[in-house]
Order: sequence, then structure tokens, then C-alpha cells
Amino acid sequence: MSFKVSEDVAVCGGRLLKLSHFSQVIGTIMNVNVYLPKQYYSQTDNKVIPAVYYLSGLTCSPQNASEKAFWPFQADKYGFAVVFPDTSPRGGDVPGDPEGSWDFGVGAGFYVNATQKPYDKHYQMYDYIHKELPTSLDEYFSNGSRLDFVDNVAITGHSMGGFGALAGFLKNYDANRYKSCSAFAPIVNPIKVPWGRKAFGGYLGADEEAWKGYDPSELVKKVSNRGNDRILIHQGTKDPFLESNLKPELLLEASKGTSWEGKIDLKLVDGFDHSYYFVSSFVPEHAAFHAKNLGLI
Ligand SMILES: N[C@@H](CCC(=O)N[C@@H](CSC=O)C(=O)NCC(=O)O)C(=O)O
Repeated sequence: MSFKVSEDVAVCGGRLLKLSHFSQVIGTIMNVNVYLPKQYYSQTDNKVIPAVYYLSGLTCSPQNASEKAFWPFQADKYGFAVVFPDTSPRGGDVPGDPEGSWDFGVGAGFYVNATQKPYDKHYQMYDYIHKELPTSLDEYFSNGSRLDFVDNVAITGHSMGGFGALAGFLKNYDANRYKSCSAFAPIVNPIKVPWGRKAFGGYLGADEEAWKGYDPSELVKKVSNRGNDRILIHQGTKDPFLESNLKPELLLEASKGTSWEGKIDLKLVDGFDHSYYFVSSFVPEHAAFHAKNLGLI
């Protein structure tokens, strides 16, 4: 699978590649940014470099987190690559929100496979993120490369992307797809909040049973923790979406009596909002968490 490099930017000790490729599952050109850490460019370092997938929130393109989350410092510190996928298909005949809002449609693909017309044609974000993109990156960089985008990988995300990370991690947990999962201000129980109900209704239809297959607060009840795996979550107390759409306490309540009870580290951080000032403040802690689980420290 071939990628086009539109920009190759020096950042910290490595490089941010702005890539695009035709996605077979989405049926359009998709944009994705990949940060390759300084270890990749070192003549002496020959360790295999794992990847952290960062799923962005509503309205984002790959640029938001690339510019504002400050992952490259941490990627260089530990020696991992960071993948910043887009949040939905774009352009051409890709349908948007009939209401014209930013919480559904373009920039708001919710990382699910749509089953409902007209969204089912392009909005296959779950398969794209968890299957096609990793294997495409692995193939593209495989020529003598020390990069691993498939086997030793971790996942994180912000808001809608935090939901996408939690759902993807738990849905693929038995296959040991991701070594670790964390989230910044995630939507933890989409079937109970307006953003999730609107998105799942539009993409998955009226049958709410189908929605549960993507809901982290339902998935924790069905997926057995292998032992000591933990999930790290940060949430700002001044987040304007906290009470309406995020409600992290619902995930802790859902985990009670399950193998995940006591294994979800929800850190409420005083005074932080929903912005990238918040995300970037806690990226170092998430980076250390993933580096440990990826065997880098
Ligand atoms: N555009 C909206 C605000 C939307 C917003 O806050 N988006 C967040 C993610 S929200 C949940 O998924 C975001 O990451 N925005 C991009 C950024 O660079 O901050 C509005 O105008 O209110």
C-alpha cells in the first residue's frame, strides 16, 4: 500500500511525515501523520521501534495533535513512533451531518464501522484504524525498517478519540492487539450521552444492542482482564463537556464487580479544561505508561 509524502518536517530529534494514501476500506484518500523518533535516524541504534496510535477528537485532522500535543519530545525520550490518523473520511461524495453540526459526519467518524446509508459507503473507521492502517504502514516502511506498526503497539486518544482508543483496545483485548491503552477526557459511555447517541444512531441505526458492541462501559463487563493490565485516564475538572458527554465515573461504575475493577486509573485533574493545554500537560505521563508497556523502560 503506497503513501504519498506531502511534507517531511524536522521536529525535536526526529521527523513528522505528513502522509496520504488511498484506503480500500474507506474508499477515499486518507491523511495520516507519523512521527518517527530520533532513534529511527540514528546510525548506531538498531532496536525495533514500536508505535503509539493517537486518536483525535471531534473536528480534528491529523494536524491538531501533531502541532499541539507535544508527543515528539516523549517519542524521542523513549524511542517510539506516533501515528496521528484522521477522524473521518473527507471530500468527494463523503456525506456530512444533515444538521450541519461538528459532532457528526466529517471530522466526527467515531471510529466505528457504519452500517447505515449513506454513511456505510465510506465511514468504516474501525476497520481502517485497527486493521488497514497498521498493516499499510508496516508494509510501506518494511524495506529494511526497524519500525513496528502492528505487533508492539499502544493506543490512546482524546475525547471522541479517547472513546475510540478504549473501544478498540477492549474489542481487540483477547487478540492482544494493543499492549496498553490510555485516554484524555474520553467519552466512556457513548450510548448514554448526546454525542454518542447521535453518532451511533446515525452510523449504526436504531438498534441499541448494536451500539453496545462499541461502548467501553459495556465492553468492560464482557472482556476479562488477563491479570494486571491497567487503563490510564486523565480528566480535567473544568472541562465544559464533563457533565454532558464525558462522565468518566460511568466507566468506573460499570467496571465494579468485573475483572477491571480497580484497574482503571482515573485521574481527575483540578482546573484543566478540554483543550490541548490539558492534553499536552499529561502527555508525558501517558508516554511513560505506554513506554513501560511497550518494553522500552
Ligand atoms: N469546534 C467546537 C469544539 C470542538 C472541540 O472541542 N473539539 C475537541 C475534541 S471534542 C471531542 O471529541 C478538539 O480536540 N478540538 C481541536 C483542537 O485543536 O482543540 C467548537 O467550536 O466549540
